[in-house]
Formats: sequence, C-alpha cells, structure tokens
Amino acid sequence: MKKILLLSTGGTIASVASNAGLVPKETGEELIKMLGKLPYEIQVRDILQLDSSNIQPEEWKLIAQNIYKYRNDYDGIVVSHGTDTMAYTASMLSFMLKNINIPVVLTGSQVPINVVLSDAHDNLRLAFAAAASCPPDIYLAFHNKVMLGCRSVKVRTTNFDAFESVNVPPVATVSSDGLVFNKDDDFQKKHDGNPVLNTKIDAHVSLVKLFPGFDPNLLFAMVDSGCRGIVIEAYGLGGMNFIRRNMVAAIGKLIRQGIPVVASSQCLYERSDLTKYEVGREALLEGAISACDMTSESAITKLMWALGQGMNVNEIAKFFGTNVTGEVSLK
Ligand SMILES: NC(=O)C[C@H](N)C(=O)O
Repeated sequence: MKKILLLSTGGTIASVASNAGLVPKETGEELIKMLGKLPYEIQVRDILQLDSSNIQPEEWKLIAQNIYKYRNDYDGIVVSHGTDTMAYTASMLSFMLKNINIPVVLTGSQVPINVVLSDAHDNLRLAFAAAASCPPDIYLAFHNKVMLGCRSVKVRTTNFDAFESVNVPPVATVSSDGLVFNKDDDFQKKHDGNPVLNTKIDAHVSLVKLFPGFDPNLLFAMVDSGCRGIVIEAYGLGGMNFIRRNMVAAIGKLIRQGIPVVASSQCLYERSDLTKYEVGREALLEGAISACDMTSESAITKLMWALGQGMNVNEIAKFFGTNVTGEVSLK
C-alpha cells in the first residue's frame, strides 16, 4: 500500500460557517475521516489553518520545508490548500523544490467538505490517486484534472471546474478507466539531479496589468518604495504604448537602473512574442524580458526566486530563457 502524507493548510475545503464568514477550522484528520476508506496508508500533519488569501512567502517556505523534510518517508504528498492562491503556491513550490523525488499534489475545493454536495471529496480522492501514481513533480489536482503546478491558473470563482492547465494539456484526466495520462509529455520537465530545497526569494516585486492611460511614472514610484523587479502584463503578444505615456522609455530606464522588467501577456492563453510588432520590439530593444507562454503566477514567482538568488538583470534574462521546471515552452 502506498504511504501518503497529507499536509493540511486550511482553505475552503477545511472551512466551517461562522458569524465572520467561512473560516478554516477542520484538521487534516477530520478531512480524511469524511473521505471514508482509501487504499492508501495516510498520515496527516496540520501545518497551517489559513484561507489561502492569507498565504504569503513565509507560508510558501514553511510548506516547501515540510515537503522537503518528509520527501523520503512517503511515496507522495498531498497538500490541502485554499483555491485562491493555490496556483501561486504550486508555482513557487516548483522553483523552491527543484528535482523533488516524489509526486506532490495540491488540492482544495470550492465548497467546504462538511457540505453535502461539496467537491472536496472528489478533489481529495483525485489528489491521493495522483500522489500514488504520478511521476515526481509538483501538481495541482482539481475537478478531474491533474495539472503541472507551474502551469495551473484559477479561472473561475465558484464553478467546480475552477482551474485550467494553461498552454499545456493536463498531465492526466479522470475517466471510467481511472487516471488517464497524457502521453505527449514533451512539456514535462526532465529531472536532472537530486532534490534541492532553495527557499531564498525576494518578494519585493510587482505585477502590473497595463491599461490604456497607465502612467509609467508609477513604475518609478514602486522602485522608490523598494520594488526590485516588475512583471508587466502587457497587451496581446506583449505590446506596450510609447506615445504620450512612454512605457518603453520607462522600461529602458528601469533596466539600466538594474531593475528587471518581464513582459507577459494579459491574454491567458498562448505566448507573448515581443518580436512581432513595433510596440513589442521597442520594449525588447530596451531590455524587456519576455515571459513567453508562462502564466503570470509562474512569472512573478520565478522573478522572486531569481532575485532571491542574487541574480542581476542579465542573469535574470538568461534564467527566463531557461525552462527550469516545465513552466515555459521555449522555441
Ligand atoms: N475555495 C477556496 O478555497 C477559497 C478560499 N478563499 C481560499 O482560497 O482559501
């Protein structure tokens, strides 16, 4: 029987109604009790009891440390987590736990487990099945899909089908035959060594969604307040305005000051490509770094991790041109 550890962190899945609204209160043991019998040897550790809106870099480190600590004692680890920031946690864990030697599967639910028609039971069962059978990696399992953690995004606020695997197909889906793995595993990272725990990050970054009328001077205000790297969700393929409010000039100035600026797309699907239009090429010439087809969750966590390693702008540009953990498809 496979031995699996449940690390519980809170979220809706563990929440109960209170006068203050839904509050995470159930322990991991209580979650498992409500699941009924499963064909695994399950052990539980409650490491946090938070709504995931309260999960921040400090909690990412704690979760990563626990996974690393128990990696050799179990065949797989399930992390129960709120859905709101689960894709950020999954992305960051992918960088903090390179070459992890067991499957680590994050899951949660849209409705608390103690509600009759909750999606929690199915999602937890899926996560355990994935933790028992997927190759080592960081995954997010939700609503019949197992996705690479660094490619998953929360796309719906209430629907049970809340997550999507962006720009790569899910790793596996549920059918009447059980978990069906996607055979085309080109996107799967190739492990190249021993597991490494590296939780050094610099969270002094910002993620800016460009909109017509955005004042580029606000970027300098951010830097004056301690921001050391910026991801800009630009338009379409990565275009940015340079008439009147000159984003391109601002980016050039920031980069010359040693502030890395990553350009991603506001479009959820497909890649940014700054080479196609003048409005992208100009930014590229100024030194903007393309996020290619990464999710914003992966781009911002990758930037935090890179800054945490003390990389300079050139090193970060090179790092973003590298597929670290399956987060990006490079041409
Ligand atoms: N469905 C959920 O889990 C949402 C909740 N606010 C959380 O992220 O913790």
